Amino acid sequence: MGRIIAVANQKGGVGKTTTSVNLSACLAYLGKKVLLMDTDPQGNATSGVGINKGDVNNCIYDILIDDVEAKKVILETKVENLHIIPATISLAGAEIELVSTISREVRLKRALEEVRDQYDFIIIDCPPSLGLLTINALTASDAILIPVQCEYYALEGLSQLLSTIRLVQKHLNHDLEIDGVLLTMFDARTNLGIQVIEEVKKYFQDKVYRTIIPRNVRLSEAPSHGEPIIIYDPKSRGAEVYLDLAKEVIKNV
Ligand SMILES: Nc1ncnc2c1ncn2[C@@H]1O[C@H](COP(=O)(O)OP(=O)(O)OP(=O)(O)O)[C@@H](O)[C@H]1O
Repeated sequence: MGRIIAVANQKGGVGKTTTSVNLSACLAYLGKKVLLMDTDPQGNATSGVGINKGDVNNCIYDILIDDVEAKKVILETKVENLHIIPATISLAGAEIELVSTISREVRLKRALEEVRDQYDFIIIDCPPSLGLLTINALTASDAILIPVQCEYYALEGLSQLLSTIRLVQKHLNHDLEIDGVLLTMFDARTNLGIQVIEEVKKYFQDKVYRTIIPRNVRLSEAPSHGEPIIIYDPKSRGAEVYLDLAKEVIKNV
């Protein structure tokens, strides 16, 4: 049965989508069968693997709100072994519509049950909020990967995220664990980055991945070409580090 990992942090721009896309593609490159699920209405993970959002008929919205079966929404990508459940802007209304829906927190979990056996990993790219979309992702997942950007105020908001995780563990998903905290956009030229690493390690101890994602221009260019880094520039530092992360994630299973 596939391991489901939610990539979540309610803070915007910390590297959730970059990590979801590139970790998924690197796991697939290493021979794992992977389903990437985009639950962010911005749909950047969807376009990041080369899907034109304008061509998408059904998206995650239809699974959550209209009970469409997950297998009818899954698309292939240009990466071998990597499938995606896409998101489009229609998802923006889902948070509000979910409020009055029966079993609103467990809809994603139930939808994934029927496809889970077909994958080794299901990676969920969460939106930058702690609303019902993220709660659905955490309820459906075995583990959470928390990207933390190496910048001033890095730890700000994490206590809110941790208390949401505790609430989900208590009421909706007892087995949810932290797969790891991922330090992103590290810049070796500044002391600040090193201070943030120390602070995060002090707080999360052995839960911090050994792999640290540096700032890398190729990583920021790849989405505009609709390609994960392992295809866009397989020799880049960005591809190297996301492959290292994929190996750590496999080892954690
Ligand atoms: N390691 C990196 N090196 C350089 N640029 C990066 C790196 N990681 C992410 N970026 C860039 O930083 C921006 C924010 O990253 P990303 O979209 O992955 O964050 P996010 O947490 O998913 O954002 P949101 O909260 O809006 O969904 C993007 O423009 C992305 O290309």
